[in-house]
Amino acid sequence: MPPPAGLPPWPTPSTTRLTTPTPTRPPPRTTHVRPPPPPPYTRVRIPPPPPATTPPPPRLEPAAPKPAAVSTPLPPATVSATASSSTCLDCVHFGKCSGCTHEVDLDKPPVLQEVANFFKGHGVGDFTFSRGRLSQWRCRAKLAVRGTPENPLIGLYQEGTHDVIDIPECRAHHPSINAAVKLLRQGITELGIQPFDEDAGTGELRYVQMAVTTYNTSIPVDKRYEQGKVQISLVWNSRDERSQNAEKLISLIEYLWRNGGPKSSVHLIHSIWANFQTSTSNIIFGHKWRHLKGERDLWERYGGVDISLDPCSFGQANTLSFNSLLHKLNKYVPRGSTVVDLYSGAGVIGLSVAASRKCRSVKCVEINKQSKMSFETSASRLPANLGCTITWHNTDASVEPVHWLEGSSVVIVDPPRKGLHPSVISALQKVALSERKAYKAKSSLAKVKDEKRPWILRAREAAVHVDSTTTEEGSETWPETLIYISCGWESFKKDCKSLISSKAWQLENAHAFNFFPGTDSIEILAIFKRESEAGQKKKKKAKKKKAK
Ligand SMILES: C[S@@+](CC[C@H](N)C(=O)[O-])C[C@H]1O[C@@H](n2cnc3c(N)ncnc32)[C@H](O)[C@@H]1O
Repeated sequence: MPPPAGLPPWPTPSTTRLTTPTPTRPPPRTTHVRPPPPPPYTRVRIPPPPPATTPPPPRLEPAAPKPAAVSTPLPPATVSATASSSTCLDCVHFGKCSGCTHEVDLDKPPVLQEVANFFKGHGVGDFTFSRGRLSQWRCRAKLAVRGTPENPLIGLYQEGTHDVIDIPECRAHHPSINAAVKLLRQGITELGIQPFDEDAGTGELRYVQMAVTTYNTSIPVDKRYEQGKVQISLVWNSRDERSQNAEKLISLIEYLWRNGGPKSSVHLIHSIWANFQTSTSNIIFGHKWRHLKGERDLWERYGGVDISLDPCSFGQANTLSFNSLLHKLNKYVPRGSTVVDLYSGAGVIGLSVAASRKCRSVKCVEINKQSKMSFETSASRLPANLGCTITWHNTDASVEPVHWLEGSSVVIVDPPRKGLHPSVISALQKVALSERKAYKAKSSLAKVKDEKRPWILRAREAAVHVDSTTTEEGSETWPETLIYISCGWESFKKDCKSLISSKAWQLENAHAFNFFPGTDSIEILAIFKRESEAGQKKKKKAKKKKAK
């Protein structure tokens, strides 16, 4: 598929075709039982502080959220020349830090064999796996800040404990994240900032989120990744910036900006935000955000469009791999489609698909209202005259999901790690079968004016409309294509079986992406076709064979 007019060419993803699944090694350390990573919500919950018998806390950064492979030319590593070719982790923190579970064969996550077998068993002939970049791939990290001002610890929990392990030389982090963490550590010590004490609920700095932008048009493309700049969000233990200890926050921000901002010798910081959180719960972020230094918008290039993500919006950790996935995904959207993007976050996938100029409409549906601003900002940079109506709706996709399926020829789902809500699966099964006639009778689009259901009215009020140049989709249209993006292999298998066994959908294509090298998580892109259509194709093929 050519890129949208006026946009640079799609980068070529590095893809390995797996015809015969390659044997993978088992995880080298079997003594570690890793809890599943939390779902990739903006807020990540950490389990309650732990007597020794309680289960271990999950990673701070969702280990299985959504990133993909390599879409822009693989940039050279800055720390080690062999960083992207070696398949070994070679990290001094391995074993203590809970981030990585595997040290060798990072290009073959252990689950890959099972994944390849699963798709082969379901008749998928073109399964591919994109290995992506194996080190320095993480462009987003949420890290706990503990310890003392003299010896701050900035990192993840040690397996099975609430002890934070310092990870200054993390091999997964983008090098700019490690550099910013180093500077933060110095600032904490020099200014006597008190790291958070979980048991007492005291201290000043609780967490830090680091998000890297690798998109800077003023430097050559091949230098952009390595010269990524960091948006730092400091989670401060106070109600707001007027609280008693706020002066220390301002001092810390000034320190970071002076030593890492645009006027410093090492310009590595893009911007600084503060988040205020006093809750004793495990939720990392509070509701109050303040932008304090640098540019407000953190732009990144995803799937051929400029996307700005606020720190409170969900963002993929593996920028390069996510781009690979978007590149592949776009090929499966037929021309003239009406698309609904469920679990859309800030609408990155929906906007990327809209920019392909193949769609008549794109509806994004997301529960986190804080993603609205990011959607609006990103949408403002879309090329003009796309000929596509794009909307973003703040609502729970699991409540009467058929409302969103109606009028859409393509459904894209990208749920959190636990998979699709049962109500979404049920709606997908029913609209693909004759039962959709029953839905048609209740057609909500046909009764737009008479709509009384409060959740739909609320979603409508909160909606954002972009480029409304086309006519409303007809309620006669029902999904023919289902594009499922998954970061949870176990839940995907379950959902996939439900969809297939109901004879509603046929699995046609599948691709896996190494979003989290060093872990056993994998990102899946699966394409389903409505059974009736797929069945017809098969029959045609069989007829042709007979005729020969
Ligand atoms: C894995 S993220 C995907 C986000 C987006 N597709 C992206 O790649 O940036 C899952 C998203 O689903 C949203 N979500 C979770 N439960 C939801 C629900 N019941 N209805 C709508 N969105 C939901 C989360 O807030 C999150 O933004």
